[in-house]
Amino acid sequence: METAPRIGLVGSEGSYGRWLRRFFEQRMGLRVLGRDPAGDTALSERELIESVDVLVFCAPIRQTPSVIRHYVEQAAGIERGQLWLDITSTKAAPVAAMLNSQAEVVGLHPMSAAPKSATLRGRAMVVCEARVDTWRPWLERFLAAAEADCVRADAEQHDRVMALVQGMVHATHMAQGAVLRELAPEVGGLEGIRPFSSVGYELDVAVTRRILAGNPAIYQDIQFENPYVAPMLERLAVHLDTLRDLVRRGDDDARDQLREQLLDRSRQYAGKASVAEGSYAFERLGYLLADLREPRFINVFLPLDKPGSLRALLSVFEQRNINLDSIHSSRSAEGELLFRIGVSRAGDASALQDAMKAIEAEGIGRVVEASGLAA
Ligand SMILES: NC(=O)C1=CN([C@@H]2O[C@H](COP(=O)(O)OP(=O)(O)OC[C@H]3O[C@@H](n4cnc5c(N)ncnc54)[C@H](O)[C@@H]3O)[C@@H](O)[C@H]2O)C=CC1
Ligand SMILES: O=C(O)C(=O)Cc1ccc(O)cc1
Repeated sequence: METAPRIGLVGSEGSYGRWLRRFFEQRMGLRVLGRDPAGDTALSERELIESVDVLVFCAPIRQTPSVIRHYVEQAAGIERGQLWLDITSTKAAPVAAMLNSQAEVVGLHPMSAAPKSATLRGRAMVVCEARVDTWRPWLERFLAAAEADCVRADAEQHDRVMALVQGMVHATHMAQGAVLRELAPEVGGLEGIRPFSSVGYELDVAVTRRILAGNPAIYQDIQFENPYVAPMLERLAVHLDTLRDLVRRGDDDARDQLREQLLDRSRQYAGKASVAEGSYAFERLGYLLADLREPRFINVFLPLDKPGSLRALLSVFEQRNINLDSIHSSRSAEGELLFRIGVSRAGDASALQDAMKAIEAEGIGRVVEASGLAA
């Protein structure tokens, strides 16, 4: 086991490759080398393997098993004593390919896109320990530094779970995107529908758009490369077909069947407590969305290392007799921590302008955005 191992990234120019380089260099103080056909080709595959102690595969899902097989061939035994990792969204095929090497092997799957933050704090990460021996102490240090909520699983269990957690969620939302594309134009288009939004619609549209905004190869490969996705889609289609047939029939028996097959049985399966918990989670998201929709707000970046800065911020409003509707801590699109202060619509606009000036002038924070505050 190396105390300061050199890290090799296969796929170093990709979105996770670039994040991992920063993480290993800046958070763990390690030397990082890489290879990527898209612009990081100084080292051959063999030279990269020879130069590192830990090799991390962060290449596209579909290519990764064959990329790993190629590295196993190129390594031809010199990988003995190394640790090989991957972060692919499927686990069985990449882990099996890595196990054909002589290296110690751990499959990882962070359950989030490469974050804007320096660590994976607050996000889940699946850890498939396939062959770990002398690297265990370093692995533990690495996982602690990553700050993710780690969940251990074997590769097959991971893929079965992901058919539900990712495959099903992506499939239903990609289908929603297609249905909206086909049917929304008849009723005013997406913008025409917007004022009619329910909380559920708003949340689903956000998920759909997140998928559409992402790397299409990932969503494609998650459907095609996980063998448990096709049987899941089969079940999904059965239930949607059933629902359509029942609605077409339209009689009382069909209504009873919908209730029994798609509501009562699933409610019983989930259990009273988790249904109540999920329903409350939805309600809270509804309140949050309502607050975020309020047009009058000030977004303030507060320096994190100053105790009492939130109190100072609030006193600016108190001194000017301004009522606050809501306070949320959130992040800017760039990942910067900020407080979003929703202000009462009844308030005096000039008092608000004055408050904003005071926040900056008194060095309390920086107003990064303000809306609806014109006099
Ligand atoms: N982006 C995300 O949201 C998440 C991605 N992952 C996993 O991370 C891995 C990488 O994803 P991203 O960084 O988002 O993809 P990406 O497409 O941004 O990066 C992949 C990189 O691999 C390179 N590459 C292709 N063939 C290669 C080869 N033979 N040798 C070396 N490099 C090669 C590409 O040129 C590209 O730069 C995937 O396996 C994905 O499943 C996991 C969790 C989340
Ligand atoms: O967009 C997000 O935040 C995601 O959740 C994306 C994502 C894509 C692929 C993964 O394997 C894990 C997460």
